[in-house]
Amino acid sequence: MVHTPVGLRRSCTIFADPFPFLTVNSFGASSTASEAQVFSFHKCGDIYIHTIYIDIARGRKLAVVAVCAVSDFLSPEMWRVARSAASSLRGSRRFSMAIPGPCIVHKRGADILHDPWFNKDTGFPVTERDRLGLRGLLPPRVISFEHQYDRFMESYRSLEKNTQGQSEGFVALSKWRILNRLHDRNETLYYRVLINNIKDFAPIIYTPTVGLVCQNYSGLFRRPRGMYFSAKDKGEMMSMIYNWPAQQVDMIVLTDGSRILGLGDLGVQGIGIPIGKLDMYVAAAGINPQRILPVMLDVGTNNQKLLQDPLYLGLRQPRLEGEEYLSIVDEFMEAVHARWPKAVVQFEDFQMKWAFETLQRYRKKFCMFNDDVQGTAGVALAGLLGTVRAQGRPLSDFANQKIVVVGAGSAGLGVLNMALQAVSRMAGPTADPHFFLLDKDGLITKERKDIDPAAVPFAKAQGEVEGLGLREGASLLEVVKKVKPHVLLGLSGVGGIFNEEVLRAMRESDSTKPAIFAMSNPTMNAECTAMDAFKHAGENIVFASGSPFEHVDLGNGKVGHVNQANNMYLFPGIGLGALLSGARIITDGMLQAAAECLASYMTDGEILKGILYPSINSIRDITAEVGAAVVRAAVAEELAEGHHEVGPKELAIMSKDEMVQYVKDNMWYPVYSPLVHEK
Ligand SMILES: NC(=O)C1=CN([C@@H]2O[C@H](COP(=O)(O)OP(=O)(O)OC[C@H]3O[C@@H](n4cnc5c(N)ncnc54)[C@H](O)[C@@H]3O)[C@@H](O)[C@H]2O)C=CC1
Ligand SMILES: CC(=O)C(=O)O
Ligand SMILES: [Mg+2]
Repeated sequence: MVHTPVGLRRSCTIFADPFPFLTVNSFGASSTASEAQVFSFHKCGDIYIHTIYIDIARGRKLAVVAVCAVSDFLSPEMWRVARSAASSLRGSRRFSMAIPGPCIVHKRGADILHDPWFNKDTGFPVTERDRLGLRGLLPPRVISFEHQYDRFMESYRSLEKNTQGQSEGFVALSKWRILNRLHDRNETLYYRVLINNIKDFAPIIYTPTVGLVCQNYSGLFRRPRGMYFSAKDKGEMMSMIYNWPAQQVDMIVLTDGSRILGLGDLGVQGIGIPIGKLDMYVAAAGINPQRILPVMLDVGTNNQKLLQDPLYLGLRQPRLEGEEYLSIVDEFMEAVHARWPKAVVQFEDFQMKWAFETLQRYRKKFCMFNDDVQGTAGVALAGLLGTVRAQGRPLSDFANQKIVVVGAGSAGLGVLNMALQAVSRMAGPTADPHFFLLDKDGLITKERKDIDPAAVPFAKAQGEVEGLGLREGASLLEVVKKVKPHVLLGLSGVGGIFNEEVLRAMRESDSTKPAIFAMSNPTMNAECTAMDAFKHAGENIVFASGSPFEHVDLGNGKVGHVNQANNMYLFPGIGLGALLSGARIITDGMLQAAAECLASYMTDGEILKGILYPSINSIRDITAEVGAAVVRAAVAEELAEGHHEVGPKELAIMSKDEMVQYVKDNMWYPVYSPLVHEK
């Protein structure tokens, strides 16, 4: 019989009779071993293979193949035997693939201790210390993973205690530092800590603290992370890409640092954003951290302060423009796809002109998307549809919603484009949605001189706004007073622009439950705080912000729910789904499927309480659902080419539930794998 202290997951150590220690790699949903029964038992050389049936929660029986060895050492050859035996047991390639192999390392001794991908600190078992030449390089006692975890969390809690009373920025950077040190030392422990405490740690490795980190990056810099391609590397990128030590890369997040959150041009310091986004990929989508690559394209900066800063680590030149700029991005994209043709590239925080231009230039050629334009749009659309449901109205009523969008940049226009597609689907292509768009010069109408071509479809005709008493360039306050919108959505990057007057004007909204989305990041750039929104616009609002705020105590026993409308709810699933589908491009259909999946995730009960998005604690679950929706859309569009052993035909016959399970099975989870040295 099998006994285990933890749910059976991909790879865990269990205690079993008659063997004292067995390493088990399993396929299947988490379950407790008390529910597991050994179904059959085979011996292949030194490997014992159990087929176990587990009763999972849904009452369905699921086969689990467990590969067990008496010692913790499995040579690559033994793993190959195990894989093929497991595969023959089930007669299914998918099952054999679900068994991860050991980690092959090409280094020994101190080099392993200094490599965060493989380092286990004091957690190396004695046999592994012997095999890898670590004996004597570590204190003798072996500390378990769980113990190491507890120790880290204890130091983190002490830091929280010891920094009480210090400034917010100081505390945030101290927390980032302690996490970053762990990241630099031991990635397995780092990601376990991150996954288990995602609600507390996302605000540190992601928005808002990541913004502060980028602003101070040159001073905080200790060790490089990711790759840096600069304008000086022109002609060299095809060979440089081979400097990256991993054989395979699945997910790349790329920035040129030109529009970092709402903080503007931060040049090379913007590398913090790809790092933070990829941390979310590992935590939410289970992308293997050995297969991620944060990239900075340093084409210079127009930030004078940085150019004059002696500590600045980027190129000290103005940004390249025009064809010179594009030739750098072209060269990078060609180089990446020459080495890793199936890697997904996420463009992040590019200034608007390049966000749109590069999206059009590459989206039919490479598997890429722009998160600010497309990821944000899906998250906002899900929130906007949730708002309609929160009003107790049918979804088709979305076509009648009056939506004021403040910010006509890559994010604002991305949202409006997706919202327009949704209205066209609901009310036909001739529908005329009630969208009002403002930028720094106020309401955008067709009278606007030098109007950006991307904004043209949303510019109101003079005749349309005259009836409301508005004109070209009308102020935000005027627009809110006259339009009485159902939704006020900010993607302007301007902190506090939804001031008291504007919020008070929202009390006159034509909606029974007006929505305020202050989506700009980081926190200081949010259009308003949650507290101000509920205070000035009333308790009846639905509120969402891009960076996290605490829920608001309304003082009468009621709580104003704060949603986090951030593209983190979609980009991990879009990337993971694109990867597992094996599609060569990411289509509007795949993105729409992602948005619809998020929109339908919440129950009516939750929506009526103003809860539009799931808790960040369930981000791994929602990401699996979104990923599955994206794969299914790719299959429906006949774009799926499959991933590893799972081909397009196998993807095509998976049911909805099987697809979600397939996605979950492909999510990496941090456990110490046995390390095997190969020269
Ligand atoms: N919550 C989320 O998931 C996301 C949030 N964002 C945030 O949205 C903000 C904008 O991002 P992008 O659109 O990419 O930037 P962008 O620079 O392309 O666009 C900013 C837009 O805001 C307008 N604007 C500036 N000052 C204004 C004012 N006083 N009144 C009205 N409009 C004004 C500009 O004219 C421009 O149209 C950033 O703070 C970013 O962090 C962006 C992507 C995702
Ligand atoms: C969340 C995000 O992508 C941004 O603020 O740019
Ligand atoms: Mg962004």
